[in-house]
Amino acid sequence: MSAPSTARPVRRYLVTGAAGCLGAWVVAELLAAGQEVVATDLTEDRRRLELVRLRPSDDVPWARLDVTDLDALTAVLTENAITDVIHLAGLQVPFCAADPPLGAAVNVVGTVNVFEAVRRLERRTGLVYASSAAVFGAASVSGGHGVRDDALPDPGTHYGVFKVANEGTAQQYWRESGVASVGLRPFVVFGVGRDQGRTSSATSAMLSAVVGDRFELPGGGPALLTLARDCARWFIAACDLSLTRGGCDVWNVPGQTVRLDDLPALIDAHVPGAADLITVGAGAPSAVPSRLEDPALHRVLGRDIDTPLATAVAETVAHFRQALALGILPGTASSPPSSADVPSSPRSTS
Ligand SMILES: O=C(O)[C@H]1O[C@H](OP(=O)(O)OP(=O)(O)OC[C@H]2O[C@@H](n3ccc(=O)[nH]c3=O)[C@H](O)[C@@H]2O)[C@H](O)[C@@H](O)[C@H]1O
Repeated sequence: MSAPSTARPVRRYLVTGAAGCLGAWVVAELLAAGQEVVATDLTEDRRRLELVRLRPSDDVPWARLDVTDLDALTAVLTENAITDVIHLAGLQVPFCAADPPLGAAVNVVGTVNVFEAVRRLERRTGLVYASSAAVFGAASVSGGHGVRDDALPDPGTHYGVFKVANEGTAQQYWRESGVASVGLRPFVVFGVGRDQGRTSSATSAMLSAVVGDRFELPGGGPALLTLARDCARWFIAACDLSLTRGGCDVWNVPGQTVRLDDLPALIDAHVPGAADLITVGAGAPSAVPSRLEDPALHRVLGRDIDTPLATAVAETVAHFRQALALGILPGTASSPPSSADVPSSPRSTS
């Protein structure tokens, strides 16, 4: 008698923001698990997905989608018989600071639209969306304690305020319409696919070491780092939970607290000489908390998803080397991050 199959039933996921870092990893992980995916984004740029998968990805079903367009969103869900939605499209902190009304249109209205489109499906649909650690300001943590899932929000940016609004939207759709969801708050995500910039300086340091460039980490203080692939796995697992648990939980994404000035030595273990290339500046500590207290995701799902930091560094460096060999490595970090490194707004070409 053959053993009972333990394979997951195949579902069809809609991923918004699939051209972004987390979106690319979520799509890659779902495909690797044999799931069906409709990747959507404002752009049709698959370079990040190709980098993450280390292979051409022209065959991945892709729809250009503007999340501010409710009718388009509703149509793509219905026409593709979507069973689960992983919502990651969003404008990042600098764009929300530069143009708060546009940031609200994408990050607030876009998320309301996702909930409304799911409500209109009138069937149980897995739903997870990206909130952010930006709902907490540095003041959220005092006395050396970590931040709890139920800590009060205290954002210090428009972006953080919009994310608080997303969490409220989820609560209202659950109470009023029974749309279940999970919201996840990533802290500092690093790894392949993360663009340059202050919050991904750990990634820039690894990339620089691989190509032999100098790099200055902006500061050496503590940060809660999560490997982008692990973060994607938490999102996929949370999507399952939204179906089985109901409700509108919002949880912090686990990671490992590390002092950034320990990074050069960690990278040097895999790229000899890296400790001489990577220096640490005297920048101010990160504005988001660097430690969690008793994260619900660990209680509910265990710790299997967490990749130990040394392993994560080794894997990231190896991945960059492979991408370099394949000629698909993005621009390198030969100069320190500056405002010029912030990519142009995803909406500037729309
Ligand atoms: O770590 C986090 O906390 C973040 O995780 C996720 O970010 P990342 O995957 O890191 O972001 P990034 O690489 O910038 O990709 C965004 C994508 O959206 C697309 N995008 C943008 C605007 C728009 O109107 N439509 C759209 O599709 C755009 O074209 C791009 O492809 C969440 O998005 C973020 O809200 C936050 O929670």
